[in-house]
Amino acid sequence: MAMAYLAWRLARRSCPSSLQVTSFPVVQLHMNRTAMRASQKDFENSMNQVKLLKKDPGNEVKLKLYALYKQATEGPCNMPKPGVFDLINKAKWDAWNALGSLPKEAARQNYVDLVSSLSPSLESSSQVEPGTDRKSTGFETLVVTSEDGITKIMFNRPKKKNAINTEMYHEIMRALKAASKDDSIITVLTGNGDYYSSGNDLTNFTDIPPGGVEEKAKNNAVLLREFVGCFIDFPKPLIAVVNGPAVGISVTLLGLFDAVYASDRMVFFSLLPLQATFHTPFSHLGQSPEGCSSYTFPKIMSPAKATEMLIFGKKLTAGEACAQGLVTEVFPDSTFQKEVWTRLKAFAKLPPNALRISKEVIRKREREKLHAVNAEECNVLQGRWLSDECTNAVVNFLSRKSKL
Ligand SMILES: CCCCCC/C=C/C(=O)SCCNC(=O)CCNC(=O)[C@H](O)C(C)(C)COP(=O)(O)OP(=O)(O)OC[C@H]1O[C@@H](n2cnc3c(N)ncnc32)[C@H](O)[C@@H]1OP(=O)(O)O
Repeated sequence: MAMAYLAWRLARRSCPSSLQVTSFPVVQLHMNRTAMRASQKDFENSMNQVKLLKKDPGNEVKLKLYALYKQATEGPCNMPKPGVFDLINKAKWDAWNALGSLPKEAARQNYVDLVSSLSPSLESSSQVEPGTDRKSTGFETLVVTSEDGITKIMFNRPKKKNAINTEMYHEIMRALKAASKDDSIITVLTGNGDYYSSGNDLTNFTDIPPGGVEEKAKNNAVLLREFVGCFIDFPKPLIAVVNGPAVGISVTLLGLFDAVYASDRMVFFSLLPLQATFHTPFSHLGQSPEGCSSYTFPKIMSPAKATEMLIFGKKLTAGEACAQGLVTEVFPDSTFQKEVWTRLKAFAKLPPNALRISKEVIRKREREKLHAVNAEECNVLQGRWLSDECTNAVVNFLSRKSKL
């Protein structure tokens, strides 16, 4: 256990001390279970659930998860033992090796049992601030609440990494239009689960209307233009609370927000941290920039840095995105929700007319330009969506041949 703790400290040595875990919940493994029925699908579901863990389960549990995963997928440990100074790999090797000749099926079942015993902390909506808020119904893909002068629009497809499908585009527009007219002072967008959003849902390209792919591309371009237009014209302060990795259109739109607060959240899976990132892999997908980013990003960053992101698909961490001006401020994940919502509540107490008027003064001289950029980007994209490069990229993702 001491070794695991050391490994943990080392793995996190570049993190602020406020991120470090202080409690290690004890979890009972059901090693003696006789009915071993976990299917491959159960196992995969459990692996996905692990990624949604809100609370860090502690080193001991993570090492068990790692060991069971390896045993279930590769069988008994036959790797050479890492050197004594290779603390992390040695802790992992020890945990795996300790399972001896446990059969793969039993390891799979124990993995599933262990994950299900962690279920209280799997409630990813625990990110939602407590309180008696007003909840809008009638949304399938969002949770929209209004409290303390803040309307919060939360992407709510955590199992799909909050990918934005056609329904969600429409619902976000509807929620923004309602928020622009309700009695709230500011509006916040955030994500439920481990991702802020993985961007456009790539299955949006699959349901082809009678007019064929040309009609589909045209419909998507019309939808995208209207969608981005809602952000350009949104009259109240609009703030993004970026709870995890963001991809594609969920990143580009940030250039149209008034403030962007990001968590330095690490998503842990088998002890490997996946850091919150900002990624616009348009060239990889055979596509081109949208969300007015071809105009806002070079202004926010510099033309060269914008090129790295938008053309070459360079992924930025929250800290890097902050240094480039895309993110306003980064918070340690352990205090992110508390600090950000305290700040937002204070913003929402400012005189509402002053907020709106100041936003309008800033946006006014850019609005026409932004709409023109939006129209041009959508036109270009309409052509890209019909290209082989784009088709191949989408087919590869959907047939599980590639991920970002
Ligand atoms: C009206 C049209 C307007 C178009 C506007 C133009 C917009 C452009 C963009 O936004 S470009 C960016 C598009 N996004 C991507 O290319 C991301 C694709 N996703 C991934 O690469 C990975 O899923 C990941 C890196 C985000 C996460 O990987 P991992 O942690 O391994 O999780 P899974 O891949 O297992 O994902 C879980 C589950 O979610 C589904 N999913 C995730 N992202 C998307 C997506 N963007 N589109 C469709 N589906 C997505 C994934 O398939 C899994 O589903 P499953 O459990 O297998 O059913």
